[in-house]
Amino acid sequence: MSDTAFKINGGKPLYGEIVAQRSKNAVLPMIAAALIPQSGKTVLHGVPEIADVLVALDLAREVGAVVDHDLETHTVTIDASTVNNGTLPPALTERFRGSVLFLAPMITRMGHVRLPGSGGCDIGTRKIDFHHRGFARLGADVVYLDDGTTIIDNKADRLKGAPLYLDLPSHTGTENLVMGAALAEGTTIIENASAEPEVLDFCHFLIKMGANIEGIGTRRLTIHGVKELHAVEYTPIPDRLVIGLLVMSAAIAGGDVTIHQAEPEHLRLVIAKLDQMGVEITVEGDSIRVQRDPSEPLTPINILTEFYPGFPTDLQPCIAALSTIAQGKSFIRERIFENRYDFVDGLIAMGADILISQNNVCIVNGVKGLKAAPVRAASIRAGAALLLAGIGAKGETIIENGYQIDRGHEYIEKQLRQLGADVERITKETQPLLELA
Ligand SMILES: CC(=O)N[C@H]1[C@@H](OP(=O)(O)OP(=O)(O)OC[C@H]2O[C@@H](n3ccc(=O)[nH]c3=O)[C@H](O)[C@@H]2O)O[C@H](CO)[C@@H](O)[C@@H]1O
Ligand SMILES: C=C(OP(=O)(O)O)C(=O)O
Repeated sequence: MSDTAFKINGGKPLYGEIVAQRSKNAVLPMIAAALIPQSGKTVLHGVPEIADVLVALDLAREVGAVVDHDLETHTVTIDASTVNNGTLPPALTERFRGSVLFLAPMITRMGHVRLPGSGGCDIGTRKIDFHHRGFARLGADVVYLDDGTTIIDNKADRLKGAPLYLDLPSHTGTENLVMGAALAEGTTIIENASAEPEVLDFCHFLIKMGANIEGIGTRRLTIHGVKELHAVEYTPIPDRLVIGLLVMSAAIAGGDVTIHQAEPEHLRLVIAKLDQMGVEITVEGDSIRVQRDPSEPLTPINILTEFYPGFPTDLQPCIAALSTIAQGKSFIRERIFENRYDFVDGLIAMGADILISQNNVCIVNGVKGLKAAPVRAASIRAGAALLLAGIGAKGETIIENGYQIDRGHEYIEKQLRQLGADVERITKETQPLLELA
């Protein structure tokens, strides 16, 4: 058996210009929603070649859609006229969190759906009770089995609009319920909806498909149900999380890097925090330029993760990694997920001085520099944080379980090499499971 790993020879400043990939978390709900139209072809441009997208496209094929993926042009075409199966296979759903987004399209197309456990980063309990409650309020029968399977049935022709409230502004919860409400009979109001940029982009995509949604970008969405949604052509927003990683790569290694087509507005707070740390960032139109003299010390930082427009939880591991070389004590407080310090052991192996306090604050005492070490990516952003550390550390770092990095980053080694980093994808041989037993 083999596993993807990344080999980094760090400690080299980065220079150059780059256009980053488009957003995983915006394109996943679009792939799901493309299963709704009964005729026509949905065309998505700028689709990143990442593992979660490839699995989502396989799941779309599995329910009967005809999917064409042109890797050269990054274009995906989905013809959903042939969708015929509402039972989602665990071999695919358990590989990514975005599988929950197939609930709404399958209810509207098939009248029922069976979703075994969904996968994704193991960073907390990650229940989907908001989704369940929402669909029940919209008139469907929802059954949740002990093994994690969700079964939803809608006996009526359409779901029925209703007032909904989310205990937390769930990202995929909002997307799922907006999709359900878009085709429901009557009006739905979602209170405490997510305002993450990817959710806004997805709402704009649905509007292009014919949905009637008011309040986009606020915490209160009003959706007037329509009879049908049609296939459209769309390009999702740039991936602010990959852009955040590239920005911080230039910050940790030093150098002068410009990222184009970056929608800097989506990273406003991240840029402000990096500015506080002493990283020079210039925004010009849609471009972000990062400059840093690596001999100048970084200032320590306080981070509290919050729903948008707060500091994104998905960039918390990266800024924690950057803070390991700041001069002094940084405090990182993760407030969205209970188990999102899954990169800390790796950073400690690389020489970082980090303590997780009893009240779950990550306290980082800055060190002079990180050292290379063999580490393992436990999740997408844990992998990103370790990549960042490897880029900043002198010597050869190997990151195992590179699949996690590939779930969200499109050939990240090529992107970083374009900026002069020494990063390579390697294949690590692992023992066959039988021998391990
Ligand atoms: C595919 C995708 O878009 N993934 C993103 C999405 O995940 P995801 O949509 O899964 O995250 P949510 O926004 O739903 O989760 C936010 C919080 O709400 C809780 N919760 C959520 C739903 C629910 O039914 N019950 C419940 O208790 C979660 O445990 C978590 O504590 O938003 C997260 C938060 O911005 C990001 O880290 C993920 O990258
Ligand atoms: C948590 C993430 O992804 P997922 O929700 O797909 O697990 C992420 O992208 O950082």
